[in-house]
Amino acid sequence: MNTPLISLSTKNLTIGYKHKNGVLKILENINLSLSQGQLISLLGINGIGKTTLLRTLTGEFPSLEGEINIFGKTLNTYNKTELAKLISVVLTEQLTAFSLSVYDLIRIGRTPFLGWRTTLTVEDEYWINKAISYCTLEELQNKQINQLSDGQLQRVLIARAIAQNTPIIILDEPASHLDFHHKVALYRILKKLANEEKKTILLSSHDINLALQLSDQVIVLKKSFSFQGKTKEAIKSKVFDNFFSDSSIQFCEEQMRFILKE
Ligand SMILES: Nc1ncnc2c1ncn2[C@@H]1O[C@H](COP(=O)(O)OP(=O)(O)OP(=O)(O)O)[C@@H](O)[C@H]1O
Repeated sequence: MNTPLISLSTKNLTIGYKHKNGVLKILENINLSLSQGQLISLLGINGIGKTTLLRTLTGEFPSLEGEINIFGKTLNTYNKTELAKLISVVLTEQLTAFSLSVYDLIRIGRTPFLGWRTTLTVEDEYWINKAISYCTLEELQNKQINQLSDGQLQRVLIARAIAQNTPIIILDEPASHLDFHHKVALYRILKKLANEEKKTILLSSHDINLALQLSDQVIVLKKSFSFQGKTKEAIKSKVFDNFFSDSSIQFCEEQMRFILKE
């Protein structure tokens, strides 16, 4: 069996913020190794550092210490265009003010490949149409994005990332505005994309029960350590015990989910 290619890894990474009056370390010693073909969910309580980590991995925030490697090369050896061909990013706060059609927003995903060209190639169109069909946006493609619901816009932004056709896709809480049906559908789309198109997909999520059922791996961030592994290994290692400070929310191993104990 071929060993899957490592797309993104970190070594003793420290994330946080540099301000005029000092450095604020959020998490230290993060060691991750993300492979091709995997859907990986990043889990952790509010304020633990998920967004900070994702934005550091994409190069938006500088790391405080340690290394980030993309396909074996240090992150900061890539320029912006090179990085945009390797990582697509779907973040939480987004543009609704623009007057742009759904199709045109998805088309923006092709920008790193267009260079000075204004016309689309067959390959550009293939990926735009694939993204539209993956996210079932056929009926919305001519609508203006400022006329979409939050959930619809979230699907369009995911489609833009799919159209970008990068080997790594990073999404910050992509399911936050979606109803349960669309959350499940989104997870299935991302899993199919990861497994069939051999993408590395890392998404942060508060839908832990769903993430445990549908991800190939999970990363669990806690104050003192971070865990990465298959969902069953995470459960076995008791990483979800005392996960929430409220002791009435307990993890049930048999059911692979959190339950309320009154
Ligand atoms: N610009 C900033 N400067 C200093 N501290 C910040 C900054 N942005 C976020 N933080 C702090 O960093 C910590 C981690 O925040 P982050 O947004 O990464 O957490 P999160 O796990 O994504 O949270 P949530 O689940 O609530 O979205 C929090 O304590 C937050 O207050």
